[in-house]
Amino acid sequence: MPANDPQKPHTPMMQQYLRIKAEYPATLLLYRMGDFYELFYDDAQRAAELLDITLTSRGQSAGEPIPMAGIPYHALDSYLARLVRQGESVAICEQVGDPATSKGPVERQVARIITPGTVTEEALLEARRDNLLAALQREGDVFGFAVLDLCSGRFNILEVASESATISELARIRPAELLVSEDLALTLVDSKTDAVVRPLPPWHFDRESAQRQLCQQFGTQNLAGFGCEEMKTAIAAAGCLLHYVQDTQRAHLPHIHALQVERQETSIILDPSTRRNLELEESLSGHSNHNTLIAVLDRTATAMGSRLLRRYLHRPLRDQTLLKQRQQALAALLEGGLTDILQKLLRGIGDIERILSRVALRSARPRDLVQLRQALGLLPKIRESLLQLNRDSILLQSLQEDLGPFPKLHELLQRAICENPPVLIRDGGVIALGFDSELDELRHLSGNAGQFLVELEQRERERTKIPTLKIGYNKVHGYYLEITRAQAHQAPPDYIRRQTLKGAERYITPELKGFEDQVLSARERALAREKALYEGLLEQFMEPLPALRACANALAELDVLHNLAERAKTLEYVVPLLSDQPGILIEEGRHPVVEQTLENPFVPNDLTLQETRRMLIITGPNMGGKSTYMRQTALIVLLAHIGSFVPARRAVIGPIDRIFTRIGAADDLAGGRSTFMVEMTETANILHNATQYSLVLLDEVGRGTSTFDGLSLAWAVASYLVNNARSLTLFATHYFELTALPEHLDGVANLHLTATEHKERIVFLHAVKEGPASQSYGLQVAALAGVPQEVIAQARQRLMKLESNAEQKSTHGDGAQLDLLALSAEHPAVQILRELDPDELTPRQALTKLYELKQLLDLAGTR
Ligand SMILES: Nc1ncnc2c1ncn2[C@@H]1O[C@H](COP(=O)(O)OP(=O)(O)OP(=O)(O)O)[C@@H](O)[C@H]1O
Repeated sequence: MPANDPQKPHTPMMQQYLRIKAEYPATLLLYRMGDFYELFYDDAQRAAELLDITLTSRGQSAGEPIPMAGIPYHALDSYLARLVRQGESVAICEQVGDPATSKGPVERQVARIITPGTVTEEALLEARRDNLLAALQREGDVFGFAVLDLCSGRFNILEVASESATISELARIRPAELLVSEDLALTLVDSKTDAVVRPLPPWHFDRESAQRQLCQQFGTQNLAGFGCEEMKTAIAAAGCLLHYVQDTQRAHLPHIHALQVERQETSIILDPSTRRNLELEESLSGHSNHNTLIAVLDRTATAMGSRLLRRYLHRPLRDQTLLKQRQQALAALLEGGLTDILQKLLRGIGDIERILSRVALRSARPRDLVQLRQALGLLPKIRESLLQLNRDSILLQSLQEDLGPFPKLHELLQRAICENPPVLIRDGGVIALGFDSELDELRHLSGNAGQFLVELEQRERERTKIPTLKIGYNKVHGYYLEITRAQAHQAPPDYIRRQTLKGAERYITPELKGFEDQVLSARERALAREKALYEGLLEQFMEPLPALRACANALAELDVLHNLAERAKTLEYVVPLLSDQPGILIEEGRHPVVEQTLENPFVPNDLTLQETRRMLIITGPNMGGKSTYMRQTALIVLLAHIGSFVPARRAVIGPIDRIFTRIGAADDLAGGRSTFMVEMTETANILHNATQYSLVLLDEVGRGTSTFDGLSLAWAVASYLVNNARSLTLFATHYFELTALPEHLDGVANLHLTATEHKERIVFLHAVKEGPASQSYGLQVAALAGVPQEVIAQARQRLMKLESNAEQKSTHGDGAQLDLLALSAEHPAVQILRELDPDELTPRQALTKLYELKQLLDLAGTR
């Protein structure tokens, strides 16, 4: 902050700056100074760091130099993009007064505030990703979300009943900016989101004013029509969010005209680790989208279609009626032969969803309107190609009905906007010739100036007999007649001297002055007229805006359906049968992503999960394909629940409420949790929430701790899932002991991934077979990975020794199936008994010990 020497007051300009800045303490203030936006003091330092621009100083104020950094006004967009991408909010302060008539500094005002969650400018947005602003409020056990996509007007609310559900939703929504009440535990959100978190005073979440403000925005008496009256917490969040947007946009928001209620139970819930593990949009190896489901699936023609597809993937639906409608639409598109025509037409549509929002916010640029014009022109053709398709698809029919067309608006844009307008309306040249006679006249006046000047120059040369006389123009003196000094004495008396240069004199005449006034004012008036016409044009889109938005939504949906149909055909997917009986049956299922990356053919595999076969214990060598098999099951289920076809020969899929995964081990160093802690937290979440409709994928549970602990835990977790949760579970493990589970529990079966040895090298067959694996091939895989031969040889010797020990023990043992002790020391229960001195125990201690021993046995599942 500026040092403030009371002896030396700030300059008037700095007083103005500081007054405005005080209203935006947490926002970078870009202060317009002529052709530059300047930042001062701390803002200057921050911007210099973030943008890598020079930090200098601008004079002094209050006896101290003023640190300053500046950016040229015409490069604003690119600097803004960089600032917003780095999570900054920026207030743009423009000159609103007239410098010519101002006493003291020109009046300035903040014209708009750009924050990461409220950006709508094309240049600042990622085309294929939603940019969302969310607000989160907690009241007791209820967490209320409000989520706004300002670039489309979509405004959703949602309530969930636990912290873990809140974290799941945050991972799904992935807001760019999150508003929370200052008193809401920030620990909950801070580490769980990449969003810029903005704590606000609690009164921003006041329920009553929220209700009032929302009704005012939507023009309704109450919120009953949106079916959300009971969602008090989410409404409080929505009110806060709306207020924030109004404050930052400083414009009407006519495209925000309704609230949509989302209910968690209508979708398949994916917790954050599942979203990560299934590599929907980002691969586990980094932030790229290589080898992700979206990379395989997204061939959409429009960015809005691509965004919708991502929303589908992140929120698979449970409503089978809707899913079947999508399947029907895909079938109709496939039946129609999937001509390229529709794809090409859709490609011409562009991102009209975002364009319409900019129209609503009146910030649409001329080229937005050109794109809109093109899109409107394509609508009749798109409708026509839909009409030729199978009429059985209810969905395609209803989409078709939303596609306008809008002939009047199309015609209006054709008449109003010229063929290739400039980027900005600022310098004119946007409105087409013939649209407005007044504009045409003004343009004619300024446009013909050149000709007039040529003629005047000619005339004056003849009159004065000075052949070198010429007409020129500069900003300060306007138009002038120039004569060399040597001939200046020949200037006629009506020439009025304006400027004396080294070798020449410059004059004006009443005629030239009159012309100048007319031309300059015509130019200014033409520009003003053009701006007014442009605004009037935008205004004409306000009334049909809801219908246009419905049209944009329909086009996005059509794009997604067409894309899914094309993918189904190209990638040979089949329509899954959605059943109301719990269970999953897949014949010749494939992993949609892995099959694309392989050079060799992918080996398809079957799967049956049902009430009598709820858990499959999957064994097999490392690299055998266990994870692939498990993930492909989840991905097939997920694809089926966005309405897509699936990579299989046949699939029957019953109702699914959640997909859980506990795959791979990753330290959560930022969250301060070890690998094992992460693993157990995720496992606990599964055990608490899995139901008979949940699909659970467990990979190597218990690996992060000692063999006994890990094995005991894995056994107990499996028992719990089979007996209590009764969920559909795939359990991959290297604990061979777990293959004994089917003999202890109903509903469990063994599967294994096959491999064979050829010339001492392992060959993976990747085929799934019933029963446990016979061998683990750990050493062969290690050899394959390049572990030195001598280490492998030593390991082989050690293994033989261990195996022969184990064999001896089991022949001497009682024949129990699960020999926990096979590979090393004795059972911990025996160890405890050995160390126990019964004479030392009170009866009470003895009883406690007995319980402890029993528990140990139960945990391991032994008799
Ligand atoms: N069905 C299949 N057809 C062809 N190749 C496959 C198949 N399944 C897996 N693979 C190949 O095998 C590789 C290893 O698969 P995966 O990671 O599933 O093995 P894994 O058994 O889970 O290994 P680990 O136990 O080490 O985690 C995959 O990257 C893929 O290249």
